[in-house]
Amino acid sequence: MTAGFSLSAALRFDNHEGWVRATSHRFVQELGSGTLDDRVLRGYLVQDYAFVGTLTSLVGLAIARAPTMAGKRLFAGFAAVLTSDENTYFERCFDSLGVPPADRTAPVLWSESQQFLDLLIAAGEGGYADILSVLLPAEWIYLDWASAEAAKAPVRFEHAEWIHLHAVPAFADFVNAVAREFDAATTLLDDAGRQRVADRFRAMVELEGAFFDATYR
Ligand SMILES: Cc1ncc(CN)c(N)n1
Repeated sequence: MTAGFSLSAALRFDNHEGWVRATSHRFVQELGSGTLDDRVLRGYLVQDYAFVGTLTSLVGLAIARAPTMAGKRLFAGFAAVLTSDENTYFERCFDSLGVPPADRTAPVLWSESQQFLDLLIAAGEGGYADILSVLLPAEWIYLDWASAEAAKAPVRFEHAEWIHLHAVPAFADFVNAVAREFDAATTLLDDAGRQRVADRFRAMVELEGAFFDATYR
């Protein structure tokens, strides 16, 4: 692990290759340019809605496990966004793309989506640091690619709003605060615990790229 950095910065550095693969993926570039094929977007949204459902449950566990009221407030605020603006975005996209009810609530999951859910659920069985070790890279990667695409302002709401939701200053503040929570929580871990959170972080970064790849299958 890289010495002299916070653990969050060191893990991002150590996962540079996977990070760049995910944050500069063809998928996010086509979202930004507004050229993303509807078939690709539809598949992504159906799968990602299952991811976001499980993510929201994990955020509930983060509220439960956060040792301070500030941490609980941080994740309560995020849970509110996920269940309001973000949820509404998915519902409006499903309507505009003609996604039937079964695909919204019980889709056949891709293996990458199932791996995501397994990773989130396993992290939720650990402590606060384990939960943050998957939440942090998931949200940080989205902040990075969305910030890079934000200036492009594609015309359709299906493209523009997904970028906007992850590029607004409030989301950047949230990700920075999660990194601070993660760095504080991981100082309490022994070597095995630090290795475990590093492994979860890496698995998450790798899956983000693999998930974007899968949308083009
Ligand atoms: C796969 C994935 N990773 C992260 C995010 C951002 N919440 C998301 N919606 N989907």
